[in-house]
Amino acid sequence: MEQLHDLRVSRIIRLSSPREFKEKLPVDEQAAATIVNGRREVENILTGKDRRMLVIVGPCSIHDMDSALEYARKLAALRIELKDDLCILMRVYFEKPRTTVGWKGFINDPHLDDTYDIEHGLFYARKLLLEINQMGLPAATEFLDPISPQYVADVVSWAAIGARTIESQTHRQMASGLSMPVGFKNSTDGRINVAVDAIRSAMHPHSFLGIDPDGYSSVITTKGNPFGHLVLRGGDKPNYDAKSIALAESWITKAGLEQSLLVDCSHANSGKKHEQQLKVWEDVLKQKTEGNRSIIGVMIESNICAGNQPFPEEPGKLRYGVSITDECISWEETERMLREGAAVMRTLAGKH
Ligand SMILES: O=C[C@H](O)[C@H](O)COP(=O)(O)O
Ligand SMILES: C=C(OP(=O)(O)O)C(=O)O
Repeated sequence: MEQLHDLRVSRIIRLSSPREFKEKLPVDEQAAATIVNGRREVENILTGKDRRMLVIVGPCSIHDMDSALEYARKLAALRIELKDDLCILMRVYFEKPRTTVGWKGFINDPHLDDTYDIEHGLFYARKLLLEINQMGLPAATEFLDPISPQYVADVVSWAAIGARTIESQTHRQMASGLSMPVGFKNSTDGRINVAVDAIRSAMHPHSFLGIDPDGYSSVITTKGNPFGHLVLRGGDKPNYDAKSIALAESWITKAGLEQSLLVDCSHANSGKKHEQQLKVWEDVLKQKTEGNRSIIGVMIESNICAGNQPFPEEPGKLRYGVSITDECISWEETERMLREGAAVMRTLAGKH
């Protein structure tokens, strides 16, 4: 008989199980306290118990452990300095959804050379997340592959479902079982209703196919995630201005959800130009000053150095601290922007 299966599969490599990874890289008490506290802070901001602004800030993608750790050390200090007015989490993104094809992130191809050493990628992703949490800095990430949360979700305090996967049932089901609050991006063409549908779907329990801690395929039954919220990232046009925010609020009201949303200063809100993130940030601060209550936080793409660089032909030729995916603002600009935001939030807190 002719071969009927795996006609287009060239290789299958078995990975260590999530349990094996967790045994090699366990969560210590210090990291656990950061994770629990980070999740609680975000939950309290989402429900209005904490009036500080949530700031998810960091590189578009992680590709180099040293520069990620240097960035995290700087951000951990800034988190403490601005803690009365801002709740800062680091963007630690290991999975990149692509419009067509391209590097899919550190977990998928950690050596940046098409060798797809996913065992290495998962191990060092988990190790970096642990080290960042040990600094007292909670981490935020996007979950793209439905299996990766089993390996790293325990060390993440905020998660995103991206614009390209927002309509996927697989991702909505996954979000319904995640232990942290989940931000749902509007679609790449700007539709908000699909993100609101995703929030509503993820609030419910689901049963679906997944893997258990030993890597066996299993039926996963979830409880539903009550902390889903909208992230406005722009679409065919930006959607951070007051008129767009009012439109998003009306979708949220129609769905009977909490009026809490995040503005992504990057992606289609910045036209992927790093200098434009400041314009979005200033607009958000203006809206807050004018009394807006629904914007509870922002996302900013930032790295040690500004801009980006082409994906390297030779990984050894990379410029240190520069993004290999979307453009980022520099560390100096990040400090300036966040200090300015903290001052605005402090003034507002004084008025209430
Ligand atoms: O955040 C990164 C990118 O915007 C996203 O992964 C899509 O990138 P691409 O359009 O270059 O594939
Ligand atoms: C890919 C990302 O965003 P979006 O899904 O909004 O394009 C991202 O935040 O890295």
